[in-house]
Amino acid sequence: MYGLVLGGTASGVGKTVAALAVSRALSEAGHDPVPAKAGPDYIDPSHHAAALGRPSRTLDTWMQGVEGVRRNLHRAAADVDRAAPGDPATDAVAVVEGMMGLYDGSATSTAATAAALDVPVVLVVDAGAGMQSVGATALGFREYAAHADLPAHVRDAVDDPRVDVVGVVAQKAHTGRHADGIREALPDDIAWLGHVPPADDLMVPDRHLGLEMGDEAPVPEAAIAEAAETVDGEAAARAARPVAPPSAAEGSGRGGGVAGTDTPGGRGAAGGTDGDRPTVAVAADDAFRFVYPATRERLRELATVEPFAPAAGDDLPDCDAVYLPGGYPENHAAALSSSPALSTLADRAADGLPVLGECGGLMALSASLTTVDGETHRMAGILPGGVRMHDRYRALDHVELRATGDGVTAAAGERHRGHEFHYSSHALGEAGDASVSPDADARFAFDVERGEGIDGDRDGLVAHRTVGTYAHRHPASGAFDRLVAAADEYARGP
Ligand SMILES: NC(=O)CC[C@H](N)C(=O)O
Repeated sequence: MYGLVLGGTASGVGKTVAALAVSRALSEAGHDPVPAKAGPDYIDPSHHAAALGRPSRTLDTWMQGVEGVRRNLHRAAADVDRAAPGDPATDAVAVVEGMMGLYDGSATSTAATAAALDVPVVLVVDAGAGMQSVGATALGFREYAAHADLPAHVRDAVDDPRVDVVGVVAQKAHTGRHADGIREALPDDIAWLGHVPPADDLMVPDRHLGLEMGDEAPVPEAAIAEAAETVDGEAAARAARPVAPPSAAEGSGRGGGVAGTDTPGGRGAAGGTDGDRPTVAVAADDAFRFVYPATRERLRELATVEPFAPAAGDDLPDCDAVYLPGGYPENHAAALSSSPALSTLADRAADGLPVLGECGGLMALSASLTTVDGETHRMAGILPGGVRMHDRYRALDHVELRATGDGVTAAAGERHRGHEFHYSSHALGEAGDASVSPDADARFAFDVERGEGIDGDRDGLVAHRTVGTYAHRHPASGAFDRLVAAADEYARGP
């Protein structure tokens, strides 16, 4: 597989739209684009998936390691038809959208992702108010590579880590004199991949936490096609380089069992025939949306996955464990409050059903949710405490947790990595929570080594076999293997 990274000069320069336009231009030129996103984000990949009709891989070197991101991306080879793997004319081309500006980030960065994959960077520049200076910007970003401090986990794992800025996409440049002027002023060795003219249809609406999701507010098909008309798919294919293979060298990925996933070695959590596999119910609706493709894959490898839509009124299906991902429960608080799924879940949880809720999922498992307009809604009430929405971020960063041994998704002493991003806060003794006073001794599954967690020091409230974290853990942590192992144990009974 070939690949390139689209790195921004900053956040908000239009990388998502550039990624869609470059991918479309590659398709038009007869290539097979594979979408991916650097960093821990769930939202931008949902736009890639909506536009390209295939999952967009989340590549975070800090959460997955260099080997993990390589494996994850190479696994995507199974999603595409390739006429001749290894031939630059016909092989798939990964288009990896960066996060923030190219060099920004403390745990990892877009530059680190490019170095980990050994692919070049195409700079996305907001050219709305510039011309020759776009070339100067690209040159500056290229020169800075020599000064960039790549994270140690990348430097240690990559032989010759390099960040190569090889080309430019000019965002918000008008067709004609403006775009031509930018192209003519570029230094010879910075390739012109084209420009995206400003267009209202390309403005994806946003709300707290980022853009609206790709399946709620997809970029209109016609707008993507139009944006791609001024992007050169052949130039993009020429800029791409082969993606560094995972050292476990098992090629196209699927069918290799655990070695083919982007997760660590499995523990045979739920071996045996299909009939033996436990069932994991996964909430999937407008309230619960934040799931990595790698998590879906891992769960499907180990268990039977049963999706359900609590905010749409579904009851909890028959299952041996439940996963409530993050999302926007605050936008569906009334529906969730009267959802049969939450009351069934409360009964089953008390009976020992293993349940994992992450962020939005934690909110739904708590006693109450108070929205920004001050309305309090009852939630499942499995975990103590209530959640309150605010009008700005309460946490936004990578997290590292050390397991206390309580809760079913980690063994004592294990370190799990993930990220957190939310506007809500959780407090014991919040509205509707009669059971626990602020100083009651609640149980926690994790001490927080990096990040905020639930109270700054701890994450993962525990009751029965239910765990609720603010952290979203990547499956590379092993969290989902553990959840399935707990499901297996539950299915077998006492
Ligand atoms: N990451 C999430 O699941 C976010 C949950 C919720 N929307 C909040 O902002 O707090």
